[in-house]
Amino acid sequence: MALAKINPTETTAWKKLNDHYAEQKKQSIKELFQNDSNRAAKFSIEWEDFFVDYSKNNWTQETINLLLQLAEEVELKNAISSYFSGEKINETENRAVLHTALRSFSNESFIVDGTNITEDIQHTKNKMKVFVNEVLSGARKGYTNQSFTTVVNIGIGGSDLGPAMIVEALQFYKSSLQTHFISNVDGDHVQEILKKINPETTLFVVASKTFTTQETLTNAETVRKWFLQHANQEDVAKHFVAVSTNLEKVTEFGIAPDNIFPMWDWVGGRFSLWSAVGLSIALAVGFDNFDKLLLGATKMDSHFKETSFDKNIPVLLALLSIWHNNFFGAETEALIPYTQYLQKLAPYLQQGIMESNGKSIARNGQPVNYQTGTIVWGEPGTNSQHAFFQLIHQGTKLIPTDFIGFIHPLYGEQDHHNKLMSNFFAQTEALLMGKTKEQVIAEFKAQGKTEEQVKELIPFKVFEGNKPTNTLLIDKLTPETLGALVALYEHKIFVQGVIWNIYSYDQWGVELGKQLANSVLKDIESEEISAHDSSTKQLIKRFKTK
Ligand SMILES: O=P(O)(O)OC[C@H]1O[C@H](O)[C@H](O)[C@@H](O)[C@@H]1O
Repeated sequence: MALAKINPTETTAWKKLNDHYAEQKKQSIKELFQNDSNRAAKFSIEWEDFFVDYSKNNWTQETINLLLQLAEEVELKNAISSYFSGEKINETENRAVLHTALRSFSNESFIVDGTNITEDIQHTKNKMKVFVNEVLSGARKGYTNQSFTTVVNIGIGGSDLGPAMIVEALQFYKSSLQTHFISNVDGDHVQEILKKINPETTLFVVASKTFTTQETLTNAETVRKWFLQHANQEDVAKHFVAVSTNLEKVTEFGIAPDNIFPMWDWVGGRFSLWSAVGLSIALAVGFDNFDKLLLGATKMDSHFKETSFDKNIPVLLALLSIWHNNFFGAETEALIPYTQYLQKLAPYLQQGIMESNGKSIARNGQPVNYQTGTIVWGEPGTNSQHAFFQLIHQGTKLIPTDFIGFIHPLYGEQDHHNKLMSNFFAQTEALLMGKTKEQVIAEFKAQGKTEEQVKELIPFKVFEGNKPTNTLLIDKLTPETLGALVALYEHKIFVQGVIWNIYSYDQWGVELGKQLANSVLKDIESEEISAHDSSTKQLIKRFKTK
């Protein structure tokens, strides 16, 4: 069944939510806590190694009920079945969206266009496993008969961000291989990486779903040329492997058919780390850990599919985000992991969230008359506290923030961890409670400030508080919990796309950029400059002549 085409603002729930918002905004989150001593327990969910506390937000059970009614009116339940059963919910590209099948450990078969993809998935996973084990055990060798020490992933967007984020996050579980990522078509960066590696012991994974992406092909070509300065043509087969749907183009590039790891149209680039695009991950942390990552994700899939919406983590977080975005008018959301390992989580989710839901055309082809896709950004705490937290605390913008932290550190550095996590808890409390005028005065008095000084400084020192946060407190950063965390955000994206009545799985906006860059490249490389606006023409001219 195709996704319903329902304008969310025309539902009964939306209208009620508008009225409810007018009342709800008069209350502060602090007051909600004062009125209900049980609020924290009521508004939190324990699931596996996750504890998700969403109580520090300006919503009540009534809000949640109305949002659940909204989910019902836009037929979220049917949409979830369509998503998991492989219906072509990516309608503008006529494709299924089945990254969840990649991590399914059940015996269920998935059929896409008459093909049993379960067998394809298993076959590719086995191929990855054999390959990874051969590389890690040293059985597979380079052209000078040495074992591999280094992997370089060459890809961009979904063929880079997922693997780069996970490899960084799971460093603690690292195999013996060093990993580098080349994504930007910035030749200087390519050279910086080449300086660090030895062609005799480096394996190159060229990852590109389409194998037509300019950046990846240019980078792969440059790296191959560099490699051939050291080795012979027949050595390429030992050092270059590819992950792609486009077997023809990969073969044209010169990669041996045996070295191709397939992927499929029904996996979106930004959801592809679970496919063979995860080959660099499996090489970096070992195949078993890659499998555990998939296991964590599939557990979250089951939670999402099977749990009633009022206790369903991705559904509730998506509804809350709609509440903030469409009623409170929040434009951005921050993601603050309290671990340096997750420093690439925000850039990774920026693609997932903003490429998916950055759409302004509804599923009926008409422009939407409401806000869609949130802007997401973030950096690990505590660093971010010393950078942009001032604006979250005292700026004019409302920025709902997800705090992600872990109970146990990986190396047992308890002293550090206590300090790290005391900041984690203190920030959400401060954002909620703020600091009242009375507290400020008492503080000043204790410091022996004069009445005059106190008066002048009060407005600057008062914190309004009332800033919404979620806390995701997870037992420990492991491949499994990380897989579940990523899947949680993937499903949040899905739910929001369903409610906003947009297609979340295409990315025509990015395609346009690719075409335009090609036309400018022609102008740069030829004598003539074709028609452009006068500013662009002036800039290209300066670039060519200076
Ligand atoms: O994997 P590729 O085909 O090279 O595509 C890489 C990236 O290209 C574009 O930026 C798309 O918008 C992304 O979704 C995709 O991940």
